[in-house]
Amino acid sequence: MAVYTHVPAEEIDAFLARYDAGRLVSAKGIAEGVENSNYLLETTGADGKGHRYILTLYEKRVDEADLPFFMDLLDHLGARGCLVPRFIADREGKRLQQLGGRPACLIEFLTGISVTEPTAAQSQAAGAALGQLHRAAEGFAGERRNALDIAGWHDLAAKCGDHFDDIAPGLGQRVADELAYLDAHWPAGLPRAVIHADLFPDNVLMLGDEVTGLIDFYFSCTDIRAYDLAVTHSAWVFSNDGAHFFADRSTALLAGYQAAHGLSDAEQTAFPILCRGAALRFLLTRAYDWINTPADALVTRKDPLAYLRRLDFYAQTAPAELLRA
Ligand SMILES: Nc1ncnc2c1ncn2[C@@H]1O[C@H](COP(=O)(O)OP(=O)(O)O)[C@@H](O)[C@H]1O
Ligand SMILES: N[C@@H](CCOP(=O)(O)O)C(=O)O
Repeated sequence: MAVYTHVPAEEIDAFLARYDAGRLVSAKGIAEGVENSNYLLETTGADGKGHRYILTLYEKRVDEADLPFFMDLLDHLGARGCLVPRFIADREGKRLQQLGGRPACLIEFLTGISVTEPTAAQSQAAGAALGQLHRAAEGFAGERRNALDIAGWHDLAAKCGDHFDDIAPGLGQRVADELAYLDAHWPAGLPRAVIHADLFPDNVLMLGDEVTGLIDFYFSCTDIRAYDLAVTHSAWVFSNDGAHFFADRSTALLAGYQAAHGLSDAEQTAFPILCRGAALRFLLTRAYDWINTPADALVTRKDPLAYLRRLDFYAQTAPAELLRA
């Protein structure tokens, strides 16, 4: 469960009094997620008919100064038909608050569930939703540097240092070798855009095979657009432990993206390297969190080795097989 900051119900009720949102009926810490503290709020609603909201307290990697970027991006995407949650303003028009000593926002609740074992049809829908997001993001004026780019991966690796080998013998050397490979081969000149950068199944809400919401834009940034597809691929087309690659999901995800947006020849050529980068990025953040998660945090740490297995797959698989239609 990701709740790093515990806020008493009375404080949440007092916080809600700033909004036209009704009185607090219940507040439950949300089990999913690892980055921020999230509560599902049930309120009486402004009209007395009952309403749900998400309350997010920003922790760890989210810089308060970036919140206006995320708010503007979701306004832009929502206005262009993307199913994304809006930040809710209080009666004075303020969307960013403080609660429990953390920056905090009240956010629109979207219906749907996150699938844990996606089918090919759901993977296709996710690929299409990513393509639609990329189309809708065109024209967005905001920019945000990706703190988790190659330079950021080097920083994380340095911070993990000798602890890598506590996770798995030889992991430190494997990471160093991969960083050297990516330094030498990372593509230049591909189209850059605002990307989601974390479109895992737990950040896509679905009803059956239909996408009902895209959430958790707190890693969104300006980077190579096709890298976003590589991140999404790494998250959707393997078993959770990374031991099994599902070719049917991969084909479907890529087809969904191709239909909704499309990849140029240069992006297709670079795709295997982008996938290696994506796998290393999540290996590194998971390794860092594995080493540094506070003992009292209500959070389930994610396994870094599940991303080492994906990295091995991408490094060993022929590009034609990866991109097979
Ligand atoms: N707008 C929303 N509507 C419905 N559920 C949400 C919404 N935002 C977050 N959630 C729920 O909270 C969980 C954690 O949110 P997320 O933003 O992924 O957290 P974190 O940033 O900590 O990873 C999600 O998996 C989802 O179940
Ligand atoms: N998707 C990342 C962790 C970030 O957590 P999320 O709940 O915001 O997706 C991973 O799986 O390592």
